[in-house]
Amino acid sequence: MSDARVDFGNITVFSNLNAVFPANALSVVVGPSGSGKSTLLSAMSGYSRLTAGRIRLGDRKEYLPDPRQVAWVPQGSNALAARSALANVMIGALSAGMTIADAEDRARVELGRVGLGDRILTPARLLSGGELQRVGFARALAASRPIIFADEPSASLDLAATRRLRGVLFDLRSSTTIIIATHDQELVAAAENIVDLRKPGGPYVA
Ligand SMILES: Nc1ncnc2c1ncn2[C@@H]1O[C@H](COP(=O)(O)OP(=O)(O)OP(=O)(O)O)[C@@H](O)[C@H]1O
Repeated sequence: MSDARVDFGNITVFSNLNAVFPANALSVVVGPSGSGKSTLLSAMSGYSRLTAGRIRLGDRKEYLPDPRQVAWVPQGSNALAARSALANVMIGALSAGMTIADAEDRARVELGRVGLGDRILTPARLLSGGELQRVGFARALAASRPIIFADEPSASLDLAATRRLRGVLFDLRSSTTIIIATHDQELVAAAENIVDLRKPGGPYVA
């Protein structure tokens, strides 16, 4: 692959990145604050662009973002505040073409999976930061996309919720390409591939 780079004006966030993300595996992108983790995920998910170079994903010579293939879990939350956890997660399932009845069933399953089975009808505005983060993850799961990008998905979670998330990732990783930006050693320990943006001398793939 050719070296990937992202510039904002005359500032280079990262360069010389030679990363390959295996298909159907859990990859984590690590590095200090400001090293470009979110920027890399954003470029891979198609929200922004690489300034130069290519990213490899699976066997493809060049990975080109396709929104139909991707579910995105943002840093923080973008839930609809007045709508229930269920309604927010149903958005993911509906985006996959499910009927309303199937989308509701699927949303209930995914909320249970992330430990929110007892918060299904609670409006998002009454949920805690960690609960909202899990709603965002459940919505991505409900969308049934082959690739999930998640930006710091455990940032607001306690240890128990993080371990539950790790279990979900563990279950998913043989059937879904998961790429996570994280500082969390619990999630790093579960990864099959580590892309480290902090190595002296430039990024590398562990
Ligand atoms: N749209 C933009 N325009 C200009 N600079 C930007 C833009 N987006 C990000 N940056 C800068 O790029 C650098 C990398 O930001 P990024 O959010 O990717 O880092 P990060 O590794 O994800 O950090 P954190 O761990 O704090 O979330 C930062 O210095 C940030 O200020």
